[in-house]
Amino acid sequence: MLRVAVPNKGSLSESAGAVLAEAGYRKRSDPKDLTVLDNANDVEFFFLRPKDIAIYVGSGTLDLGITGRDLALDSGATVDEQISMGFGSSTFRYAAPAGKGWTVEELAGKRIATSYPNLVRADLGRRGLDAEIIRLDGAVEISIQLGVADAIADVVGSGRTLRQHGLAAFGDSLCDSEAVLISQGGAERTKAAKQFIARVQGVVFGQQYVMIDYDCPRTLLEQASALTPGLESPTVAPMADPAWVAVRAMVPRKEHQGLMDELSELGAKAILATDIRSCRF
Ligand SMILES: Nc1ncnc2c1ncn2[C@@H]1O[C@H](COP(=O)(O)OP(=O)(O)OP(=O)(O)O)[C@@H](O)[C@H]1O
Ligand SMILES: O=P(O)(O)OC[C@H]1O[C@H](OP(=O)(O)OP(=O)(O)O)[C@H](O)[C@@H]1O
Ligand SMILES: [Mg+2]
Repeated sequence: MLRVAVPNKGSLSESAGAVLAEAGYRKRSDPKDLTVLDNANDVEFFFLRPKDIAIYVGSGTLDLGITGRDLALDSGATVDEQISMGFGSSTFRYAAPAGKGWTVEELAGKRIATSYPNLVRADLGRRGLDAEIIRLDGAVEISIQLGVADAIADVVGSGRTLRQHGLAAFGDSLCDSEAVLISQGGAERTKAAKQFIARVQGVVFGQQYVMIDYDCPRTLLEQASALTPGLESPTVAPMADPAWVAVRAMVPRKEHQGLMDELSELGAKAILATDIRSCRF
């Protein structure tokens, strides 16, 4: 039976659960459950703290896991990323009271509060800087005003928490993160793992695209196809009226409204966009 780790709470938990449910796996009936046995799919799910997941997967105790790239990096576990899951996007930044124009070099000899001590230590090491790391479990942004740190290193999503506490990020991102499906580093993928990865990939990929259908005058087919090339090439089917063809192609979700405008301007009719719930390639 395949053993898979899923975040039990925090920012990644809900989206991870939604992707797995869409991929056909059994849902948790109670948010406090720590395991779910999905006999129909021969998978056992373990609901763990996202911070611990890379440790279990890296040691081979569990076969696969969903966690954040930043957390996996900080854990020091050796894991391979199988899929970028398209949610939980964040950067990991140094920050300090706004208005002073800090540089990373000025962190030397200072106190830096963080929940990701290994990620910060590695970055300081690469830069040849020595600083005191204050390890906190969360709510790191408050630590400067409470007097325990001079600067912080933390996850930035929208940037709202930094602004609320009068802080400004400085220096490059230490890690551009998102939710990832990981396996043990260098481990051979079993048939069961490959199937699980394909199902999850199918849902994640489906979410990033929409299917566009439209009716197109034959004379405009070349121009229309250039707008909607699809993955291989668009599907073109004859219509009862020989002057027209029906065209179908996958397009990136982010671009689909603009493409629909362009197709309409070109002369296409009955332009439809539909969600793709899952796919295989
Ligand atoms: N505001 C955010 N926007 C985007 N991603 C975020 C945000 N906060 C956290 N993350 C990402 O979510 C992952 C796990 O963080 P999360 O905060 O859920 O864990 P945690 O701090 O251990 O749990 P909790 O906050 O419940 O104590 C990390 O990969 C992080 O980059
Ligand atoms: O840039 P923003 O969109 O404001 O998000 C960033 C905040 O979100 C996370 O905190 P979380 O809610 O996980 O609380 P925690 O600090 O207790 O982990 C992260 O640690 C930041 O504090
Ligand atoms: Mg958190």
